[in-house]
Amino acid sequence: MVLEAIRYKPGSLQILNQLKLPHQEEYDEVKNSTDGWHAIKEMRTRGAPAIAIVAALSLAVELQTGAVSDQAEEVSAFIIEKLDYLVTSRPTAVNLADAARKLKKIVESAAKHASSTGDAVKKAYCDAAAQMLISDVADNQGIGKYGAAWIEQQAGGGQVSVLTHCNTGSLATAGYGTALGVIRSLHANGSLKRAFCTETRPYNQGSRLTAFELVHDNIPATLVTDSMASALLRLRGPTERIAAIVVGADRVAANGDTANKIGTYQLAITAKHHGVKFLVAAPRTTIDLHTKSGADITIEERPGKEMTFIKGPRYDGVDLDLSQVETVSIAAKGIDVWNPAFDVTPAELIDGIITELGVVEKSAEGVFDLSLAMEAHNETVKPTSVGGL
Ligand SMILES: CSC[C@H]1O[C@H](OP(=O)(O)O)[C@H](O)[C@@H]1O
Repeated sequence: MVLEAIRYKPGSLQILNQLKLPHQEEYDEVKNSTDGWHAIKEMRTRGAPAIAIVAALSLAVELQTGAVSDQAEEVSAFIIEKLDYLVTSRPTAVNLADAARKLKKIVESAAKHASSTGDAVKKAYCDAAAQMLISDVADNQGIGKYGAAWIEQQAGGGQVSVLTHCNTGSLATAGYGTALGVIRSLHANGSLKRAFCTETRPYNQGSRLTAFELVHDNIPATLVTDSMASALLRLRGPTERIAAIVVGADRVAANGDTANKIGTYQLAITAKHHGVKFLVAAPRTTIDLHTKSGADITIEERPGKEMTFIKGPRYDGVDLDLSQVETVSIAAKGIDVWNPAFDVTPAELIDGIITELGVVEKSAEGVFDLSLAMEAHNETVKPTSVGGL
């Protein structure tokens, strides 16, 4: 059965509550943009593409089920106001702001037609929001195809082991995943020896979500601690070398600097030190040409309690008692806490940015030119083969 983080049909939106995974699969109803904002803020739904989609669909459901004016301009103003509110839920991933910008343009255009009605504007919005679910899966399958081909080409044949950080799979997107999509494609091609996933403290996207997806898909995988990941690049013998580290992204700046889950930067440094390829997998909706470099990316800081407490079912030494979920402290009371949710990996440490149209590599001068990939938004550039746009 396919993992569904987001269940949508006109008038109804449900999200898989990711704070309950991997032990409980519970869907929460999202009835409006306020529910959507809170689900994103509390990280019951998360992942750069997924938060944009849930935000957009939460407003679609509000429009489909609530009483909104039948005047085109009033509906347009209502939608714009709600999109501006939804964008405040989490600042780092560009997908949410990018989607809001595009949806606003669609709505303003629909409202401009003299004959337009409130219903026409609502329909234009809801159709565009629903399309995001479909487009994202297609993007991820392209990322998987090109990312796997690039790694296979670099490895010169045979099976490869790769390492990934955080969760970038069906639980972070509309389906298939970005970096985890590359792993799924390697596995489907018969090229994957083993996937290594890091725990990804403090939210544990790796141990709770990526491990859940890899077990669900019967993909050979090993969970490692965040600190162990770097040692893996050294410890394993030449036959078991990690061929590449593949991670997702929350925002890729115009020069290729990439904001991603905290802990990504140290992996990139270690990969460079050990001559292991370091790849960022991101749809073009995560590339932000308006942000010049990583220095301009806002890094979200999360509550300290998300670091100093852990939550889970009681373990009696033999099995889990799912009826007894406990929250326990794992830090000294009174200690100050700093909990940035992301860090920035400079472009110089990144060997390739895998998009749905191909892998963007740096020029001979060591510079990423992402504009070509972005121009393809207008489909002016046909999808490329592996090796660069
Ligand atoms: C394809 S998900 C990209 C990105 O989003 C995650 O952040 P979070 O779990 O805080 O929403 C993580 O940084 C992933 O790499």
